Amino acid sequence: MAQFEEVSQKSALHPKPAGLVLQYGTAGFRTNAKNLDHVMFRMGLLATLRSKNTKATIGVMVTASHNPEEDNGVKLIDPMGEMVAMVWEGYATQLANAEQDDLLPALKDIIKREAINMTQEANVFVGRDTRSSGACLSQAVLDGVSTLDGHSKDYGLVTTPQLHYMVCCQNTQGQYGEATVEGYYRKLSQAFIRLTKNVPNRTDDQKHLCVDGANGIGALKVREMERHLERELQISLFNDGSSGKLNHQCGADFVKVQQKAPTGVEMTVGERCCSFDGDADRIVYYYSSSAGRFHLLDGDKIATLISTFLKELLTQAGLDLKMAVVQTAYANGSSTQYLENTMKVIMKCTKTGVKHLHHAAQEFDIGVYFESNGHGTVLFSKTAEQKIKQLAEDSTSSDEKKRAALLLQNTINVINQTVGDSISDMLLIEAILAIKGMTVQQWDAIYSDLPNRQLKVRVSNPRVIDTTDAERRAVSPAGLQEAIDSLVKKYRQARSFVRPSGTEDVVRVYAEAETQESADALAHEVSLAVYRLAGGVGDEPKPLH
Ligand SMILES: CC(=O)N[C@H]1[C@@H](OP(=O)(O)O)O[C@H](CO)[C@@H](O)[C@@H]1O
Ligand SMILES: [Mg+2]
Repeated sequence: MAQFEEVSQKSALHPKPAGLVLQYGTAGFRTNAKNLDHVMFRMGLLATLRSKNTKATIGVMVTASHNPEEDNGVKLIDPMGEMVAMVWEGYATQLANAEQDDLLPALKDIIKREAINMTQEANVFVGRDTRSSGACLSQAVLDGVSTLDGHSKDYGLVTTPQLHYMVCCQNTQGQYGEATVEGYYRKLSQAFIRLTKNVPNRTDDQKHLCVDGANGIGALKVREMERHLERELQISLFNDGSSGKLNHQCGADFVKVQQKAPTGVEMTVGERCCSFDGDADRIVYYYSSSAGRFHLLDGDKIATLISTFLKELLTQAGLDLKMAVVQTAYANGSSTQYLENTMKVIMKCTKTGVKHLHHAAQEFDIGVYFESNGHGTVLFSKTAEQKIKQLAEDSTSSDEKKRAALLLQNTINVINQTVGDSISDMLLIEAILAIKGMTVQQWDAIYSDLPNRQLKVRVSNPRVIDTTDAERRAVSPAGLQEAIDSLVKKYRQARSFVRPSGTEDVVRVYAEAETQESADALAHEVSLAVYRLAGGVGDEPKPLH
């Protein structure tokens, strides 16, 4: 077929460095931008196949999120705006790693396995973050799409969640919203204004927020959105990309991992601040106290704020909807304890990686999911949305019920349900704080985090560690879990687990305990156990103090 001849010819223009092997990991492909041209071309081919296969528009986002500027990467987006199905992650890896001469057979293999009708029309949406390599790399994606006669729309510079949103809007014939960046701003900001404008006595302080844009796409987009917010939210934007380097000493990942304020943000004592990551799908909040102490409000605190707010509204509305909070093993033990025991919320724990949380959240009427690092959103089932709508429109319901239903409706509209979204999460959090008349300090005081520590251990093959129970227990290598169990017993309120990272060639160690000293000591001791039992390389892990 002519299409296949095209593939042979065009792929020669996007040659694969021989021997290079990459894996479609937790967050798609990610590596130094120099090694990605062939991957992008091939993901253009694959997205086209996926589009033919689903008879829907597919998204391709060129980004490496919180990684350094020199890196880049690519993620595929499925029809409803969710991460691409697992089997297709496997196809992506196959296609990316096929040597030049094996590309066509690899492509034909996928076509055969999925019984793809090659005459079916295909549509692909492409977007990219602000990395300098992005323009060229997204052009390679577009080349791939046109090689298989797919149609494409290049959204240019957008945040990752904006592209997810566009894909979902397109495939729901506009039911979810209009598939344009302006449409996105309008939907979210109108909902935000409806939520906040009737809140009495909101002071300028309450309307003001410092945003660290990580010198990335989120900064550009928040600035574009600002004029839609009618000064209901007044943003001081830092790290807007005009001088600083992307993600360098700033952004949500830096703040969460380092547990300190980013550079480039002028914070005054007690002021509410937040950081986005490099592709604006994560957010964390923070402030500094008068004693100079840094206070982080991470994904767990965000999930707590949102789920508490929703639960109150459901009670006021008298709606019997099943709500759950989905976390991973990295969630601070205090958050799980508080939500489960004090708030009586249904709690779920899944493996690391948003696709796992997203799927678990879909099983409830309302599923709030957040990774500790600040990636998360809220999902509402069709039933939940319908019941809320009915109540809001019911002329016989009480004022209190109606008010709650209207708040719930606008809450649904401010949320980007396709994926975690810094901008949408920020608007939701700001609206909740406004409605509840809550300061960031009061939010922080809902529960106190248990001191914790995360470490990395290098071993020759991290995959020798196999886990179960949502990664909370190790089943191999032999003796490791027993070693962890006996170390944990030495400390109060302690918990620890280990797992191979899905994005780095390391084993991650997590420990929490009553004091920071205990958490640090436990993390170190567990690291030593991993080093000794799982084939550590290099020097033995050293104590932290
Ligand atoms: C402990 C941690 O923060 N892990 C991160 C990290 O995964 P690892 O598999 O732990 O490398 O990157 C993922 C993708 O961005 C993110 O979903 C996840 O939360
Ligand atoms: Mg990200």
